[in-house]
Amino acid sequence: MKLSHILNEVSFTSNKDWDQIKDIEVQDISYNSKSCHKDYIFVAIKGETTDGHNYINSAYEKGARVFVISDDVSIPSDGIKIFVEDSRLALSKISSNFFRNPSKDLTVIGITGTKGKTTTSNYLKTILQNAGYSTGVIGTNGVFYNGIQEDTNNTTPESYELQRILRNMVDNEVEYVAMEVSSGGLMMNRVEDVDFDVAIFTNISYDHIGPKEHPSFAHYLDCKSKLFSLAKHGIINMDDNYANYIIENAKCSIDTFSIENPSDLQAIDIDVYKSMDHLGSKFTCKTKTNTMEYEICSPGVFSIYNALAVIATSKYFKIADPIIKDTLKKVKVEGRVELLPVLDYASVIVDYAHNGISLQSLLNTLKEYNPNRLICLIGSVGKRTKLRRKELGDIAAKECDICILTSDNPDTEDPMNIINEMAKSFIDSNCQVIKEPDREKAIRKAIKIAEEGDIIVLAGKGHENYQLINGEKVYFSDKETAIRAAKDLKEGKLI
Ligand SMILES: CC(=O)N[C@H]1[C@@H](OP(=O)(O)OP(=O)(O)OC[C@H]2O[C@@H](n3ccc(=O)[nH]c3=O)[C@H](O)[C@@H]2O)O[C@H](CO)[C@@H](O)[C@@H]1O[C@H](C)C(=O)N[C@@H](C)C(=O)N[C@H](CCC(=O)O)C(=O)O
Ligand SMILES: Nc1ncnc2c1ncn2[C@@H]1O[C@H](COP(=O)(O)OP(=O)(O)OP(=O)(O)O)[C@@H](O)[C@H]1O
Repeated sequence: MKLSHILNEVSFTSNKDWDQIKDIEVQDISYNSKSCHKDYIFVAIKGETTDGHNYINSAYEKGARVFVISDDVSIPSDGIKIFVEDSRLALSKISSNFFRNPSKDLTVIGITGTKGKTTTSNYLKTILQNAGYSTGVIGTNGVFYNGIQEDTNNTTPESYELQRILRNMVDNEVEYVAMEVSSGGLMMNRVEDVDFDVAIFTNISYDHIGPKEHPSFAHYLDCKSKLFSLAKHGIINMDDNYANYIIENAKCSIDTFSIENPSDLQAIDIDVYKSMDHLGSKFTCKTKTNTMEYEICSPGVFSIYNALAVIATSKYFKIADPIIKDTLKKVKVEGRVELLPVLDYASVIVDYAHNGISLQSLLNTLKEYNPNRLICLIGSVGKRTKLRRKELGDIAAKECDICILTSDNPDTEDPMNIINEMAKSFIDSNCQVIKEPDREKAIRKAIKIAEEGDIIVLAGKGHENYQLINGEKVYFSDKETAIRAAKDLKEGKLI
C-alpha cells in the first residue's frame, strides 16, 4: 500500500519532502523492531517497560525505512521520519488504514466493565449465530470466527492485531463481532479506530489500579467511559453506582437495564434453581410495552445482569424473542461457573473468579442454593498486587465453610508465601483452612472431602490451561484434574 494511503487522516510532519515519499510502497507495519522486514513501517512506542525509540536502528537494520516517531532520533539519511504527537494513537489509525478500515464492514459490539465481559460477549455470539449471522468474538478466551481460532496476548489486542483480525473476519464473511474492550485497551488507544455500533457497560469496581495500569479509580472510570464516545449506541447497567457518570459523558443514544432501579429493561420475579447439570435462574423481563419470562443455565444475580445486557442488545438488533429465550436457556461459557458432572452427591464448579468482586458475587450466588457446606479452592497470583491476596482471603474466610488455599500462577514467588499471606484472613474465622501448594493435590483433596449436598468451587483459573511458574506456562487444567480425581475416587484410587 502507498504511504499516502496509510497516513490518511494522520496528523504528522516529516524530514522529507511529501511529494518524494507519498508514493512509497509499504509492505507492512510493525511496532516491534524484532518483527520488522524490508519496506516495513516501524512505529516507535513509548511503553510501560521500554521505549520503542531505542530500537529504531535495529528496525532499520531489518529493512524498515519509514519510522513513525514522537521523539527525534538519529537514523541513516535514507530513513524517513514521520513525526506524530502520540505514536500509539497513530498506530491505531495507520493500522486501520492499512487493513482498509474493516470495522466499517462489520457490526461491532464492544463490551466493557470490570466483570462480565467474556460471559456477555460469548452469550451474544451464540444468540447472533443462532439468528443466522456469522459472528466473531474477541476477548480473554481468544479470537473465534468461522471455525478459526487465534490466541491473544491481551483481552483487547493492540490496534495493529485488532485491525488485522477484523480484516480477516471481513474476508471470512463475518457479519457481527462481539468484542471485550478492556480499560487497558481504551487507555492505550487500541480501539480508537474501531467503528462500534453498540457499547455495553456491565459494571465497575476497584480493579486494575496500580503500576503499569491505572493511576486511580477516576482514571479507570474515565477510560471505560471513553467507549461511549466511540459507539453509536450504548447499553448501560443502571444498578451500577457509576451508570449516570457513563451516561452523562456518553456521545451516543442509550438504553438501560437493571434489577433494582427503574430502566428500559428490568428483571423481576427472580428465582434460582439447581438441576443435574447446571445451576440456573429464572426471571421475568419487563419493558414499557411487555413482559417476558427467561431462563438461564448460569446461577445468580450476576448472571442475570449479563443476560439483561445480552437481551437489551439482541432486542436493539431486532433478534426474535424465541431465539434469545432458547439460546439463553442453553448457552454456557467455558470456565465461567461451569458445573462439572463428576460427583452425583455434590456440585463441583470451575470458575474464573480471581479478584474480590467476582469471588464475592460468586460465593453469594452459590449460597443462594443452600449448600450443605460451601468449599472454595483458591490461590492468588505471584509477583503482582498483594492486595488481592487479602481481599480474596477475607471474602473466602467470611463466606465459606472450608477453604483450600493453593497456587494460582505463583510465577517466581514461593507459593507457600502467598498461601501464608492469604491464611492471615482466617485467624478469627469459622472457616476451616487447608493449605496445599500443589494445585493438583489440592483439587484431589477437595474431591475427596466432598459430602452429600456440598458445593465445591475451584476458583481462579476458569478456562486457563496453564500455571505460570518461574516465568513459564506449565500445562494445567482444573477441569481435567477434577474429572481425573472423581474417576479415581470412584475406582478407589484417590489417596
Ligand atoms: C503494561 C502493559 O499494558 N503492557 C502492554 C503494552 O506493552 P508496552 O507498550 O508497555 O511494551 P514495552 O515492553 O514497554 O515496549 C515498548 C515498545 O518497544 C517495542 N520493542 C521492545 C523491545 C524490542 O527489542 N524492540 C521493540 O521494538 C515493543 O514492541 C513496544 O512497542 O502494549 C503491548 C501491546 O499492546 C501489550 O501486549 C502489553 O500488555 C501486557 C502483556 C499486559 O499485561 N497488559 C495488561 C495490563 C492489559 O493490557 N490488560 C488488559 C486487561 C485488563 C483491563 O481490563 O484493563 C488487556 O486488554 O489485556
Ligand atoms: N456481571 C458480573 N458481575 C460480577 N461478577 C461476575 C459477572 N459476570 C461474571 N462474574 C464473575 O467474574 C468471573 C469472570 O467473568 P467474565 O470472564 O465474564 O468477566 P470479565 O469481565 O471478562 O473478567 P476478566 O477481566 O477477569 O477477564 C466469572 O467467572 C464470575 O465469577
